[in-house]
Parts: sequence; structure tokens; C-alpha cells
Amino acid sequence: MASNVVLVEGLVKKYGTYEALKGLSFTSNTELVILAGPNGAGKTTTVEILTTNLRPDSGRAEVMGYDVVNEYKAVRRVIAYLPQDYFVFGDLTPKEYVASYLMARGSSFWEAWRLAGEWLEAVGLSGVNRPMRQLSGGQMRRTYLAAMLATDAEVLFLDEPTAGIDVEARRDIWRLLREKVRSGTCILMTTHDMSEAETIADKVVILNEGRMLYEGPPKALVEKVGFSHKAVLSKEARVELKRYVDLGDRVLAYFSGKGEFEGLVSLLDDPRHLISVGTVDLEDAYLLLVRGELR
Ligand SMILES: Nc1ncnc2c1ncn2[C@@H]1O[C@H](COP(=O)(O)OP(=O)(O)OP(=O)(O)O)[C@@H](O)[C@H]1O
Repeated sequence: MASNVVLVEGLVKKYGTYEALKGLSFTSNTELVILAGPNGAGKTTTVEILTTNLRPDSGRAEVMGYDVVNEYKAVRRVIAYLPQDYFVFGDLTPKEYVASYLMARGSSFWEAWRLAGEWLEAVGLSGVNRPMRQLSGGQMRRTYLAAMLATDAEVLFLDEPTAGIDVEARRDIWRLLREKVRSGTCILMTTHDMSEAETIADKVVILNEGRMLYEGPPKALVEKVGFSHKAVLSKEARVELKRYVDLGDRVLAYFSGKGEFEGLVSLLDDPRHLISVGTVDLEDAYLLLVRGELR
């Protein structure tokens, strides 16, 4: 019996002489894990290895205890994978596509047809009966996601599943993903949206240049930031700031506590110079981590 649902240990992957993964390690149990990191960090490469589409140069990876190289057929039986770029079956309607996908995985015709209807309704596409080539980008992604959710795969790999999906539908998808995890599915997904990661992830794994920078709950990373509050100020405010990020004619300033922040506000000669306020979140922690400014 596998102790981890996903195990990644010292993975190295080279494209020619370029080393995209430089000894990556992390694990996942039955939970929702988000892989995050800058463009080119190695997220898709990692997912492609775990889904048996790419072979690592060294290191090892297991899914449900099966080695992704030596036992790739067993891995394929327990996973479903939504890649970042997919082939579009343009002539099929969403329901025909989802049902065909499920039948290819072994469902009977009637079971596949029923599940396709249920899950398309869940992602908000029940009334959409046009050929898929006429769907918007977001509707297309929701169709493919419905196909993933409708499977009985024990591990779902989803590469940027909510990219291009509108705010309202994204919330529905968050709920469906959390329900799926609660019912015993492990989900490993990528995103660039840190508010998404903070809201739905049990664990985040943050990569940069093929290495793991952080593995753990989102909240624990936010707690490592030495600041609690932030504010966007107009540069015209001309106040002295301890810590800020330059945004052209604005600055994003960080404060150690509410008192420090309120002290600054009392110094502003024009209240309009204070544009927005908030508490420090995962996006702040992520930026500091990737820049090497967080220990
Ligand atoms: N087939 C390939 N041949 C050569 N280099 C590749 C290939 N695929 C990926 N790379 C390189 O490997 C690195 C990691 O790419 P990968 O797609 O895994 O990053 P990512 O973290 O998924 O990025 P993004 O956020 O942009 O999707 C990048 O520098 C990329 O240019």
C-alpha cells in the first residue's frame, strides 16, 4: 500500500542540454495540491512526467505506488489528465465529447451519457448543444473539465484548469474540485492565480527554475512574511516607506502592523493618495519567495 498518493523524488529532466527540472521532490496525499511558479519553472514538465507522457532523466516518481516509468500502464489506469493544450473535437457537442471520453475509459453507453449530462450541468453547460468548435475558450475548458470530473480516476492532474474561466463559473469549479477531494480523489493542479491557491489548496508546491522553493499549506507561507498589511499609494503621497514595490505612478507598500499603517495614513496630506488597502496574502508571500526575499 502506497504511503503517498503522489511521490516525486529528485526528478531531473533535460531538454537537450537545458535542465528544466533540477532534482525536484514533493509528495501529495489525498488532498488538493497546487503547483505554482513563474513561467518556465517546470510545472508542465512535472505534470507530463507524472502522467507518463515524458520520461525523467533521473530521480523517480510514483502515483498510487506505481512507478511512472516502469509501471506506466498501471499509472494510466488510475489517473485522468487535463493538459494545458488539448486537441479539439470540433464536430462533437459537449455532451457527445464527454460521453465518448467516458466510454473510451470503459463506461457503458448509457452510463457515459448520464454522467456527461450530470457533469455538464455541474459546470454550467447543460443547455449548450453546439459543436465544440463554436464554443468560447472558457466553455471549451469547462467541457474538458466536466470530462475529468465525471471519471472515477483516483488522481486528477489538471494543468491550469481555471485559466480563462469567468469569475462566477470559477467559483462553481472550486466547489466541485473541493467536493471531489472530500470524496477521496487526489487533485494535483497548476495555476498562476494565488487567490485561487489560497482559497482551495490544502498544499502548495512552489517551483522556480526547476527547483522546489516551498511545500506546505498556503497559510504557513503567508505567516513567513514579516508584514501584515499592505496599501497601494499614489507616488504623489511622498511619504517614507520601509518596504514597497514600484508600480510606476503608484507603489505597493507593506506594513508590519495596523498601527504602522495607521501612522502612515495620518501623514498623508491628501486622502486620495491612498488607493486601496488589504492584508498580506499568498500572492505577496509568493512574490517574496520567488525573488529570494523570504526565508
Ligand atoms: N519540448 C521542449 N523542448 C525544449 N525545452 C522545453 C520543452 N518543454 C519545455 N521546455 C523548457 O523547459 C522549461 C520548463 O517548461 P514548463 O512548460 O515545464 O514550465 P511551466 O512552469 O509549466 O511554465 P508555464 O507557467 O509558462 O506554463 C522552460 O524553460 C521551457 O522553455
